[in-house]
Amino acid sequence: MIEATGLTKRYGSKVAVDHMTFTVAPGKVTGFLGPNGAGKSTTMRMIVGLDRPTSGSVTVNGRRYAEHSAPLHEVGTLLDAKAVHTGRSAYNHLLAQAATHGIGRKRVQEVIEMTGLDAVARKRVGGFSLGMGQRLGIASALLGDPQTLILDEPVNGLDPEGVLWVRNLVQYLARQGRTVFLSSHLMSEMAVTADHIIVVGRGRLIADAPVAEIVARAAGTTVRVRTPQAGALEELVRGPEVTVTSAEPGLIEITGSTAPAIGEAAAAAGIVLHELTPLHGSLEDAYMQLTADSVEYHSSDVGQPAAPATAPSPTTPGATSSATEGAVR
Ligand SMILES: Nc1ncnc2c1ncn2[C@@H]1O[C@H](COP(=O)(O)OP(=O)(O)OP(=O)(O)O)[C@@H](O)[C@H]1O
Repeated sequence: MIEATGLTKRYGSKVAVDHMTFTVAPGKVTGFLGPNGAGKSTTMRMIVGLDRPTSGSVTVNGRRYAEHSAPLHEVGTLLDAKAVHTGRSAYNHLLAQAATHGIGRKRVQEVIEMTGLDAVARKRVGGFSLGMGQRLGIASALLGDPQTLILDEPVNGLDPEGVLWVRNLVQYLARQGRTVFLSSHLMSEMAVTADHIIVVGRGRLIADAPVAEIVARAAGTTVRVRTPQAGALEELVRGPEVTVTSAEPGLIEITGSTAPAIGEAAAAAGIVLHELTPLHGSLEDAYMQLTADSVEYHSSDVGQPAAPATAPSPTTPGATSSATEGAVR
């Protein structure tokens, strides 16, 4: 369980995380979403004591990270897959970590097998591909068999088989009653992996709800109806709260009503329906709506005329953090 209360981090005048209060509960996969620069990594770093909150607090399994005597058994983290000693083999990297907690070679071998690294475990980490590095980061996170897992972009660089493996793994860990908190920019993947979503923008909490609720809330209620009596049905259902659009003859989309209400009204009026389908939005649609006002780094549309000199260019922020990676700031 992760509990943040009024969690705030300022870097000079920049408020990276702004009074965030949330709970990441056990037994679920909780996705952490937000535009570039929204404060996700900073939040995760504060959870494990790599950044010091300016104010507020965050605990893992009831205590601040630094108060755990054997933190690897409490929290497994993947924050930066590249933060490894490149001259060491994967096996030795894990063995060195294991030694800090009296974890034996057997467990090291187990996590190597779990993460599919057997064939490369004795090779230098410096020669690893991005995906292999991610697998090693996940192996480190699992080493202490922790109750809580925090994974920052775990599927970054993984091939489709690897993405599916991470999905199955995190869902399996959550089903065992563990707390799983992961960030990703891949909405389609998050939609099928997470049970619960926390969305942040410009350091603030925007949404904290089950995935289905977030999608339903944003999608509203639109129902697609195919009928040879479209005009009559439109007359029947139209009202102050109900709008009707038509994409083609005999096909209408009704927003602001429900499929049962439309079906019953049609039946009562003797209107024949050939299709009555509630339309569900995607997590991506919901996310775009939620974060529309929070996107700090806008890209120009492909195919648009050149942007004026004052327009922001597609920018990848965040390069600031690497130099001090690993230090408490
Ligand atoms: N060490 C630092 N010094 C100054 N500003 C920082 C530092 N670390 C992060 N920031 C700023 O804090 C804000 C939040 O950054 P953070 O890396 O937490 O965002 P993020 O949501 O993880 O973004 P991304 O999706 O791009 O990884 C950004 O504006 C970032 O530039």
